[in-house]
Parts: sequence; C-alpha cells; structure tokens
Amino acid sequence: MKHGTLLVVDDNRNILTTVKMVTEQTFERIICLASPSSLLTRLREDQPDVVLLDMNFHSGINNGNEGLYWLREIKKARPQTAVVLFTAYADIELAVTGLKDGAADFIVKPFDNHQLIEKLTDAYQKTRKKKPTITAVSEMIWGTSPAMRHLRDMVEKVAGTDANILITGENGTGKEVLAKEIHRLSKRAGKALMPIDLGAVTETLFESELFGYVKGAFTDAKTDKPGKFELAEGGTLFLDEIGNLSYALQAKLLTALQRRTIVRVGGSKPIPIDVRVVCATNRNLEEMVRQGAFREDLLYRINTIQLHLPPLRERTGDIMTYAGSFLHRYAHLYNKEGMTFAPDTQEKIEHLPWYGNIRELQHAVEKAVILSDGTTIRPDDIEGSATTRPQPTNDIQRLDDMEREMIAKAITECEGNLSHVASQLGISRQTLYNKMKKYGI
Ligand SMILES: Nc1ncnc2c1ncn2[C@@H]1O[C@H](COP(=O)(O)OP(=O)(O)OP(=O)(O)O)[C@@H](O)[C@H]1O
Repeated sequence: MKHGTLLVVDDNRNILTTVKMVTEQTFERIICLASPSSLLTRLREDQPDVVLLDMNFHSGINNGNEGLYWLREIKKARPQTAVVLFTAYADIELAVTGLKDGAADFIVKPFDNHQLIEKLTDAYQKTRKKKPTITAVSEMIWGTSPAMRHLRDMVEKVAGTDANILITGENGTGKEVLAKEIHRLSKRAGKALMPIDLGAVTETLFESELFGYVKGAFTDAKTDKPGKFELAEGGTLFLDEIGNLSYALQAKLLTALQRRTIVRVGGSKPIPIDVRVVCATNRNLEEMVRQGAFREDLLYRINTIQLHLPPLRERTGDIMTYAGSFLHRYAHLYNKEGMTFAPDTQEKIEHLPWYGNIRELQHAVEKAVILSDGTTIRPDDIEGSATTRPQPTNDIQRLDDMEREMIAKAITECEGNLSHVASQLGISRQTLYNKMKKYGI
C-alpha cells in the first residue's frame, strides 16, 4: 500500500527521474526539486514525511557542507520530518555528522533500488511511531558520585511539582537531557516537551516563535499559527540558553510568565497558558543581575528550584560510567558488539580534563568505536579534543568558578560529609551552606 509524502532534492535531473520511478509504488506523493532554494517553502506547504536530500549541490563543491546546512534547516523548521542523506561519497565522517545532526539514515550513490525503498520506508515508519515531543524513555545516565546522587534526590522531589526549574552547568554537561528527564518524571509527561533555543532566536522572530501570530499580522503570515507557549499546553516549555536573551526580550518573557497568558502577534485576545517552565543556561545569572545584564525579577520567576550539573572533571568517579555506557551504545550501533577499553585507555579517559564535558566524551568514544580496528580500544584511539579550558568571561566569574570547583571537589573527597568539608576548607558550616546555595551545589 502506498503511504506518505516523499520530497526528493537533487540537482541531477536523471537521478530525480529514477528515484521517482523507483519509489512510485511506495509513496502516495513524490515531489522532486532540482535545487534546495525552495526547500523550506515546500516543507511548509507540502509537509513531507521523508526528505531524500542530496549532499552536494554545486559542481566542484563536494564536501557535503551544503547538504548538512539544509539538513539542519529542515530539522529546525520541521523536526518531525525524516531526512535521508544522499551522497555520492562513502564518507563516514560526513555521514556520521549528518546522523548526529538528526538525519535518519544515508544512502550512497550509485544506489541499489531495493535498498533505497527499504531505507526510505524505514525512515517513514519511524516518523509514524515517533512522537518527538514526548520523552518516554530515559536518556539520562546518572552516575554515582555524591554530587549526582544529591542531584537525583532533588530531581525526584521536584519533578512531580509544577515548580519552575533553572538548570545551570557548563556546555555539554547534560542540561537538556536533565530537562527531558524532569519532564518524563512529571505529571505532564503525556503532553509535549517543547524546547526552544533562546540563543538562536532573533529579536524579530522572538514574539512570533513564542507567542504565535494571526493571519495577516505580517506579509508572510498566511494563516494563524500557534507559538511554542501554546504548543506546550499542558506540558513543559524548555527555554534553553536563557542567559543569551536580550534585556528587552526578558521583559516580554516575564510578562507572559507572570500573567500566564499570551497574545498572538497581530491578535488582541489573551490566551491562557498552562505550561511548566524549565530553563537552562551556562552563564552565571546572579552575576549577570549584578552587572545589570539580566532582570532580577525574571531570575526570581524562573529559579524557584536551581539544579546545577557539575563539570565532568569535578566528578571523576562518574567518567567511566558514562564512557562504558557510550561504548556499549556505539558498539551496538556500528555492529561492533563486545568492544572493551584496554586498561591504559581507561586510565587515559579518567585523566583527560574533558572541558567539553559529557558531549566531548561521548563523541570521543563514538569516534574510537568507528575507527578502531580490533575489539579493544587503545589509548591512541581516544582523543580529548578540547585541550584548552574555555576562558571565563571575567575575573569575578573566574573566582566564583574556582571557589565552586574547590567546594565541589571537597564534597567529593569527603564523600558528602559537610562537617568535614567545612573544616577542610577552613570555613563554618553556615558559610559552606550559603556558598553551596549560591553555586547551586
Ligand atoms: N547524563 C547523561 N546521560 C547520557 N547522556 C548525556 C548525559 N548528559 C549529557 N549527555 C549527552 O551529552 C550531549 C550533550 O548533552 P546536552 O545537550 O543535554 O548538554 P547541555 O548542557 O544542554 O549542552 P549545551 O549547553 O551545549 O546546550 C548529548 O549528546 C547527550 O546525549
């Protein structure tokens, strides 16, 4: 039986004709584009289930970047669309980047008709099964360090409430994963988890993205469209990179959160909203408030509960838990079951600083699995790419960071015994509590 809509984008017209012929018995509707220039319009208007996307559009440019660019644009505009990459070059690194950026699969040209249908059908089936905004399965690996055990206790207490939560932590520490986990454990789990990256939203698009618009509000507003607040109704709104929001937009966000209503751009009717708000940032918002860059009233609105994800280097006891779990995951994904780390590889992993945190560790293990020839991962297979520590933005931040690191390290060393921590640091228990609160430890 025929099903779904397939959009094929390739600048080789012979390929377009062949793919159309081969897939005619499989897809209900097939749209062919010889250039990606109108891709986003067709995506909006035709709402394809699957896009088969060429990686190289201009003759002479064959590094695949244009394909990756369009892949990201498709995922941004319509995340539920499955994208299968079409490449003439069996370049594993490029394909892996594409898979990481959300591609469902890739097909290498010249292609086999049977395999083409099979992969496109698989991608289509996945879009049927997947409800991308609902997170049913936990992605979160907790680790067993005192810091993570403490965090887990906190999460179990607060996830079921409607309290607004602010998650802080360096890049790659798992703020988004934690936000999903909180949603999964909440009573809103059956409804949407709607993420929005505030760092990526321009000033002009902010209101229409968050609050939606009514038909005629501006030239391109051909129909009414709900914003993220409405799409998250009954569920959770995840506001990522909130520290990057301009001061003017902070006021607009605050008004919506205070009134619990929004008005669509060009509209006049206030629409009530029932959302739980989880925010995340890698910046020190208290410090930003002191510097006049972040509104204090907004901070108090969003940080009813503050959860801090410590950098990986402050919980060395967890590193091998993550590494082992990623090894298992990628060995399975790349059909290399049974892979292990050599003992000196473990030692290397435990001692690298992982300034890119869990994200960096995950990529390093994935790369090692792909490139390793045997079943044992040798030390040279593991690369810690971020060898230099990211520079703090100013001196106060650097001092704060150092202090937080010292406290977190002492807590780990004293296995959570706060009296010992206070005496080791030469401060009173009360001062220790105040500092832990300040740093969200
Ligand atoms: N606790 C965890 N368990 C499993 N995977 C994790 C965990 N934490 C992070 N990861 C993995 O590390 C990567 C980065 O995680 P995530 O995007 O949540 O970090 P982040 O702190 O939000 O990063 P950024 O600030 O750069 O947006 C993801 O691929 C995620 O799957």
